[in-house]
Amino acid sequence: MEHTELIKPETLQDLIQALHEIFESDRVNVEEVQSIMESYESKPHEWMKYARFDQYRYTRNLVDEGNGKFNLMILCWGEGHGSSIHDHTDSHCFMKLLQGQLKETLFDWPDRKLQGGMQQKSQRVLLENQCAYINDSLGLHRVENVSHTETAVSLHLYSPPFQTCQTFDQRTGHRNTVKMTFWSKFGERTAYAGSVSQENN
Ligand SMILES: N[C@@H](CS(=O)O)C(=O)O
Ligand SMILES: [Fe+2]
Repeated sequence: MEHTELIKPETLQDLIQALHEIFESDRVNVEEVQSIMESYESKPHEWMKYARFDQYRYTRNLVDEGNGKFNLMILCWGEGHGSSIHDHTDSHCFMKLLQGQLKETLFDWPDRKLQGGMQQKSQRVLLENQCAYINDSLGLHRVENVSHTETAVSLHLYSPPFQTCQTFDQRTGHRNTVKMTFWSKFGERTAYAGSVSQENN
């Protein structure tokens, strides 16, 4: 297998450049992406322009479109903000903590026939600079900033990019397809899109 040299990216720009090089290849080496994302040491001044918070729920802020191969985005989690239980539309999902902590709860896919509740499989707390990975074959997750006093900021890479996902009701296992939107793109607030009823958060 072709192997890109792993050099610690000193800046967010270096990381983005390295990710572009890695994703030129058609095969994604999950460990390589995870370790390069983890090796970048978060420096708030480098990502501050993308970190825009909303009072009510977590925001998704597009940083880079990865030549069509991936979307890189910064998610901003206010105190107590969390996602619903959701899938990742058959994409790879990398999630790196830039600031604060996030709790990730994993779930199995609910059985469509057994209309029961969903049991959590495992739970972990992600700390600053750690990078987690999930895809649909590993299961579903819910992500929460459980802190009442600290915000959290995370950097997510999705490959290939996707615009919808499925959310799940923990009590019934029922699912809904929802559209995912960006609060800002490349540091600029996105134009108001009308309906905000169908979100993941
Ligand atoms: N996958 C979610 C964020 S998270 O809860 O992993 C999203 O892209 O909005
Ligand atoms: Fe997710």
